[in-house]
Amino acid sequence: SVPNKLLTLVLIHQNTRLLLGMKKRGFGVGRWNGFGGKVQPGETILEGAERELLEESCVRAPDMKHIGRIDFEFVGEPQIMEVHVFKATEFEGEPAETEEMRPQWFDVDSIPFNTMWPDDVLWFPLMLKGSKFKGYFKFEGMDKYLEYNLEELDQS
Ligand SMILES: CCc1c(NC)nc(N)nc1N1CCCCC1
Repeated sequence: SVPNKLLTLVLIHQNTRLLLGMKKRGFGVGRWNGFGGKVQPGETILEGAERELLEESCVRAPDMKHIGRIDFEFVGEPQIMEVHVFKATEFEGEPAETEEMRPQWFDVDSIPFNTMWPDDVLWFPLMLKGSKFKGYFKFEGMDKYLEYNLEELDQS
């Protein structure tokens, strides 16, 4: 009976490199992740993704495409976190550190999964190969999921 919490996550994937940010404070602090956050009232999910990317990394990515949705349940919390994942290949500006994030490029073969959210190792391969996907994870605390499902969606 509680509406989902809308969130965004933007990955910039250029050839063999992926832009991630080290979260410096708040939810997910100390983990590498894409750029994103809450969708604000009055903005679309895409506008929220664009805004968060700019705020957190100082770059714009006009070609970002919606590639997936992952719903996260946390045991004991009624509100599902509905994360809309976007991917871009081109960007404008120079990635720069902000109060929220310290950006860094990673080779796609050396993604630091051991300092990321534990779900990432499961769906990043789908993101990297250009699939569209839908997922669900039930987390107990910040470090463990009890169950999940992930499905690749038909592009046709
Ligand atoms: C929902 C938490 C989460 C998560 N697993 C639990 N995994 C990744 N990669 N990102 C997450 N978000 C991305 C949106 C902003 C909040 C953190």
